[in-house]
Amino acid sequence: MTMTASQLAAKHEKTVSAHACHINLTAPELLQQAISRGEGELSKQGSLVVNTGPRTGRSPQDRFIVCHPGEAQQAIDWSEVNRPMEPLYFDNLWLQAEDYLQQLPESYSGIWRSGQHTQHGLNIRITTELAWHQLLADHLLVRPEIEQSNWEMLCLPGFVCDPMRDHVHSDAATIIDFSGRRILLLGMHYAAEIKKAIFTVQNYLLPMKGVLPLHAAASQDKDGKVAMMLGLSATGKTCLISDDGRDLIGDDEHGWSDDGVFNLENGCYARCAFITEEEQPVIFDAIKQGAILENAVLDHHGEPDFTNIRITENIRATYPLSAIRNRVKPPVAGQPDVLIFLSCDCSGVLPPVTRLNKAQAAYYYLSGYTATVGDSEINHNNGYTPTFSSCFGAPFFPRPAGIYAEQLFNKLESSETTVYMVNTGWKGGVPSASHGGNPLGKRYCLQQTRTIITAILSGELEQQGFHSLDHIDLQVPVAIEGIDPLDLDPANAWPDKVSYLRAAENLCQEFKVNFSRFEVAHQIEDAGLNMI
Ligand SMILES: Nc1ncnc2c1ncn2[C@@H]1O[C@H](COP(=O)(O)OP(=O)(O)OP(=O)(O)O)[C@@H](O)[C@H]1O
Ligand SMILES: O=C([O-])CC(=O)C(=O)O
Ligand SMILES: [Mn+2]
Repeated sequence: MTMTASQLAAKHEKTVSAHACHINLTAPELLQQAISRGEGELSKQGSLVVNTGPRTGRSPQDRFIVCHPGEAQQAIDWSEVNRPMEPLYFDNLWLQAEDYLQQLPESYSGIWRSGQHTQHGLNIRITTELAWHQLLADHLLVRPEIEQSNWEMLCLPGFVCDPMRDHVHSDAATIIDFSGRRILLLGMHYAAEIKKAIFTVQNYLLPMKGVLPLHAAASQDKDGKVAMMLGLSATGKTCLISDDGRDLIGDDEHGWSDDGVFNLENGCYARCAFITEEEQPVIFDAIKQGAILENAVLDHHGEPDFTNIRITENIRATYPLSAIRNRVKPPVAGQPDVLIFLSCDCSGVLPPVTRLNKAQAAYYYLSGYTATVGDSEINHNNGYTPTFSSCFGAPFFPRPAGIYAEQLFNKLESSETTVYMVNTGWKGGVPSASHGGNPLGKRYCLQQTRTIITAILSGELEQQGFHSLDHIDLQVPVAIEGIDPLDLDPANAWPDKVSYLRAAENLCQEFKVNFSRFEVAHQIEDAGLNMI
């Protein structure tokens, strides 16, 4: 049986003598510790299977940013996902957390680096209650040559917050103090909280160094051409970038500097519900000895059963980049040639692929239209909820979205980068009858999306050329080999054009309402989604 942090703490309560902090253990040592402490169990292939308790996705509503009076006030886009916390409350919690840590029999600590760029890295000391969280840091981050850090993270999943006492919203909280350079994770087992908290810090710091951080995957072809895919959770970054014909740079977080693209991490964090070797061989092969499997269920042979979503559909595998055969070493590359925005459209309105000019790119990036899918955030059901998540990652971008969009626009202005938007969501209607009485549609199948991506990356699309649709002002390719030309116009997939046009009008209206909160140049506003 695998145990959560509080069960482990209860087990050790009577035996506490002195606290031992294990520093800089190797990955095999951490794996061994996790097993011997009962934090998880080994699958037949030697992956560590752990259970994250009731939180099997991120908890954006429990995320706070310390608000120092007078400081950084305008720098933060205070919102539902960037909630202010008073410094006094944070200091109190930090002290309590340190006390809690000292009461534990053991903890794990190491210095890790986010950012595979010589000048834009961030060194952070991460101290964890659980050995597997430290192992996760080992998979996802770099061991720096110089063991110095000016950031600190305490990750204590067994600590139970008291909303009255601690001025938080529940029994758990993620709190980031940009000025004090500290991150506190309390009551959180689900590991994306660790990686996304560090990403948030980089997203705060990098724009001030002229580096645009992107919630994106990246890869390079054999000629050195670089592609990036931007998208909110579960829109397809990890599975579409994992392609044996290209060299992987990274699957989730990158910086775009004047020198080019660099990974902020050193490993991948892949969804694996329903994954098969035939459909996703690269990810499947990477889940081997030492990988961490969150909330997977083992069958009676000890093999992970990825069809078993008894715990959650958000089953995750964490593995280092070194588990991937074809990759760029180190994960750094030149300027991106192509950006692909992945939008999981559950209105069935957007074409499978469209080419965006620079102003449109800024518009769609700011809008971040897609769906919240599955349960990568708690309190979401397993369904699909349309959402506008600016920068394709609103919960991780603490500054006002315009800061990032302006940088993107400037980078596009001064580069040859081409931008496309690919719909990895629905065609011909909506995912379920509950979506406003529209007909039921079908999700674009992975194979079809892969064919489109391949055509973009090979340059086929540019050669074929584009034409305008006659209903919404987007440009679609004239032809793509392997795709029925009728499929390139989304209206054709609907039972009748009238219901398509009604859905399209609704979507245009939703874009307008959402966009009214941004103040941008007319050129960008005018590039929005409109009926013709
Ligand atoms: N047409 C499609 N394109 C992409 N993914 C699809 C498609 N149809 C179904 N899927 C499924 O959607 C999921 C996409 O998940 P993936 O892990 O690639 O997303 P992600 O963008 O990397 O998310 P996260 O940021 O949470 O890691 C996969 O489970 C994939 O099988
Ligand atoms: O945060 C998560 O749960 C996983 C992830 O990578 C994302 O959502 O973008
Ligand atoms: Mn991913």
